[in-house]
Amino acid sequence: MDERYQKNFPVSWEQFHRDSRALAWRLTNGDRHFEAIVCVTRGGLVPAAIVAREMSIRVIETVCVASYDYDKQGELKVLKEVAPHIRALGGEGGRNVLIVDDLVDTGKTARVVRDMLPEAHFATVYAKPAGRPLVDTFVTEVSQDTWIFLPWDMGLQFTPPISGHAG
Ligand SMILES: O=P(O)(O)OC[C@H]1O[C@H](OP(=O)(O)OP(=O)(O)O)[C@H](O)[C@@H]1O
Ligand code: HPA
Ligand SMILES: [Mg+2]
Repeated sequence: MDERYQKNFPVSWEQFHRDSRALAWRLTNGDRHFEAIVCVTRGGLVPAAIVAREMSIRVIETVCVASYDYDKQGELKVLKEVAPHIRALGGEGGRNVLIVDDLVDTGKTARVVRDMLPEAHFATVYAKPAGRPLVDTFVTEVSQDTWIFLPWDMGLQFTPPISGHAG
C-alpha cells in the first residue's frame, strides 16, 4: 500500500449498492433535470448503472480516463472523450448532464472531466477532502489518508482471528 494511505475502508457490494442509491436520492431531491449520465470509467460504471436505474435515465455516455495503477497515481490519460451531442445537452457546457464517478481522491480526474463539461453536475459516492470541492453531490467522506477498497477489487479470503491464534 502506498505510504500516503494509513487506513482501510473496505466496501461490500451491498454497502456500495446502498450508498449509490443514497446518491440517487440526493440527486432526485435537487432542482436539476438530467437528460444523460456521463460515467467516468471504469469506476463510475457501477454507480452509474444504479443511479440510472433509480432516476430512469436511459442515455449513458462514457468518458474513459486512466490515472492509477492500483494505488500508484500516474499521468492522467484521456482514452475517450464525450460525444459532442452529449456535451451540448442543456446548452454548451452540458447543463443537463450528470457526471458519475465512484470516488474523488486528489481531484485530478474530476478537474479534467469538469473542464470538458463545465456546466454539468458532478456526483460521486465517496469523497476525500482534497477532491471534495470539485464534487457537487456525494454520500460519504473519508479522510485523505484512507484507501477505499471497492467491491470489484476484492475477493473472499480467510482472515486470522483477532487473538492471532490460527484456530
Ligand atoms: O481524484 P483522483 O486522485 O483523480 O482519483 C479518483 C479516480 O481514481 C480512480 O480511477 P482510476 O484512474 O484508478 O481508474 P479506474 O476507474 O479504471 O479504476 C477512481 O475511480 C477515480 O476515477
Ligand atoms: O481510495 C481509493 N480507492 C480505490 N481507487 C482509488 N483511486 C484513487 N483513490 C482510490
Ligand atoms: Mg476511475
